[in-house]
Amino acid sequence: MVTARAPATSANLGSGFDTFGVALSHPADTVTVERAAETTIEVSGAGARYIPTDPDENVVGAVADALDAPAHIHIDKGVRPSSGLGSSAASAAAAAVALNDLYDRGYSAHDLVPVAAEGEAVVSGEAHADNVAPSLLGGFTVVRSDDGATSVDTDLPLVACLPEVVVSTRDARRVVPESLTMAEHVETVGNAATLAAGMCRSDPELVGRGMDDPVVTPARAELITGYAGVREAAFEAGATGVTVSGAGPSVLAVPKPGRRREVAAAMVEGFADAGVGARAYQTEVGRGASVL
Ligand SMILES: Nc1ncnc2c1ncn2[C@@H]1O[C@H](COP(=O)(O)OP(=O)(O)O)[C@@H](O)[C@H]1O
Ligand SMILES: N[C@@H](CCOP(=O)(O)O)C(=O)O
Repeated sequence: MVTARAPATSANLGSGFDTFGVALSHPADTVTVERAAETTIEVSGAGARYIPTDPDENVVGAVADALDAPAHIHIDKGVRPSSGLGSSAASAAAAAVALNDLYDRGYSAHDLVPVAAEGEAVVSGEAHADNVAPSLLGGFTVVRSDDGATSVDTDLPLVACLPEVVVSTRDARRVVPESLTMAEHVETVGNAATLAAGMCRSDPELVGRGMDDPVVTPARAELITGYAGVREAAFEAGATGVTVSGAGPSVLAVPKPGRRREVAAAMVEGFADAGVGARAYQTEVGRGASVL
């Protein structure tokens, strides 16, 4: 029997749509695997009743297939599904690490990125890796379709505020604009480069400034009740940048040093003002998946 833990993640970070991601130090999923003739799945924890146990519909089933590693798989969800915090990716990453160890496959964390991404194809229709890469590698990650993932360790406090509403990644991809103007392209590249430089320097001011995105985030913010008020409240409480986490509904903020608690409280209150319950994770950029 092998148990692995894989962290929640926040993809996009505004300017890095389908490219950037960070691992959060918490919450996380825990997956336990035991050799079996056929894959079977059991789920407990946050939102477990909404998660299919059929291996054809659960991300971990696709991971077991990709590694040719049938197992009885128990998933303990710490990351609520449809949260914008890489819930399905956390299960896929933890299963990939656990099954790699159980069957002595010898793959590196980098090798496991496309394997875990196969799981993502089950839920979103595409094998996108911007959540599984940070969940496996930790830190700040950049994925490109043609050459895998690059990761950078960084020291950065974060607040991820999860409202009691559901936005599925599949639905949120439908509102992404199909084109952008040259001015929007120039602004986005400038912001993304600023953010990446900020990550390399563990500089919350630069990272926050680089999170602005004129294209995808405004369209997705419409799907999140209370987003504008939450964003404003977070800035007033000391955030350097605020954006939609992944496809939403979570909202991610980078607090100035010493302001994390205040930013978290302001975001929860911002959602409350819009009549939406929410919880805020006071977290930071963390490590990737590991066997426990
Ligand atoms: N192991 C899993 N963990 C979480 N969600 C899963 C899992 N397997 C399949 N799903 C399905 O994936 C969807 C949630 O994935 P997604 O929208 O990507 O969430 P998130 O925004 O948190 O990444 C739900 O429909 C859920 O039923
Ligand atoms: N790049 C994807 C990321 C989805 O992240 P999730 O945590 O909401 O699954 C997108 O923006 O669609």
